[in-house]
Amino acid sequence: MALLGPLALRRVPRVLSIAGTDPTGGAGIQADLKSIAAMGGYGMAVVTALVAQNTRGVRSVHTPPTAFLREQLDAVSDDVIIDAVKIGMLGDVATIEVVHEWLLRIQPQLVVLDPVMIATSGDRLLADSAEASMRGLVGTVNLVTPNLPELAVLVGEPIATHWPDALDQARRLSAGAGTAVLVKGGHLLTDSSPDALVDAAGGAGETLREFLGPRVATSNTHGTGCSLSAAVATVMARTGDWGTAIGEVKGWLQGALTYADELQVGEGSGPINHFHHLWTAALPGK
Ligand SMILES: Nc1ncnc2c1ncn2[C@@H]1O[C@H](COP(=O)(O)OP(=O)(O)OP(=O)(O)O)[C@@H](O)[C@H]1O
Ligand SMILES: Cc1ncc(CO)c(N)n1
Repeated sequence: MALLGPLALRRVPRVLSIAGTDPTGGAGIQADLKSIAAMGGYGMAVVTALVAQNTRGVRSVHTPPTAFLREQLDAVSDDVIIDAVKIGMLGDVATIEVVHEWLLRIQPQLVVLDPVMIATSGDRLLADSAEASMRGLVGTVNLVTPNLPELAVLVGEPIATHWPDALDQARRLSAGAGTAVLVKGGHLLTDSSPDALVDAAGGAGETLREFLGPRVATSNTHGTGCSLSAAVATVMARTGDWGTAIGEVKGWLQGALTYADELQVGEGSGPINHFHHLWTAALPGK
């Protein structure tokens, strides 16, 4: 899908999350809606899977019938002009196919795909059998945001343990799929948590832009990938520039991780603090 022209909206962007749920509010659709709102967007949501999970792990997944998923998607697109779409958990081949068909039919202006495969807790959220379909979907979106294990699956190689190897894999994915890649370094065992935007598909030759940030010492990182992709979709709709969008979101995410421990939600890997920039009175040290 060709990169959109500058859209730089002057009004509140209408952003649709297509994703699974997290009843504890830290990941999935609940995190997406918070992130979209935190970035100044109007959030909408289509549910691909109902997930019984908490900060400790996933208990079970209920997938609605594909016809009902299609009805949800059409209910939104028949009525609302969608400025950006964020796609998260898809679960299985049938779900990917319905979303893929809807994207080709509706042609949204801007689509960001978080290729969710495994939760922070280690539980699988995408069937093995759906990995090939996920690779196919990558070619139809504007930006894909894999973590290191997801990037490895998408290029069919072992997981990169060094950042330069991850950048090479991201280049190969971008060139092969014709899609910009935001590779996330959250899983590196380093003092920093770098991300990089790699676009080997644009007309102007390959571009690489790194977004560096110190690693925050917290175990409350549940839903960081969901939050990042939803926030980037929102700010991109507003600014029309990936670099500006990712830079702004990376700064916000750094704060959301820094103030995550204040929330005290659950006993496992808890949520980040999406509204840290607004809740100044309630946060010690702010
Ligand atoms: N401890 C940390 N300190 C600072 N930034 C972090 C930390 N952990 C993750 N990040 C950042 O959070 C974002 C998400 O990265 P990550 O690689 O964890 O994604 P993910 O595995 O898809 O997330 P999740 O599955 O938890 O939703 C990236 O911008 C990454 O750099
Ligand atoms: C629904 C959902 N999507 C994504 C993730 C990954 O963080 C999760 N735990 N749950």
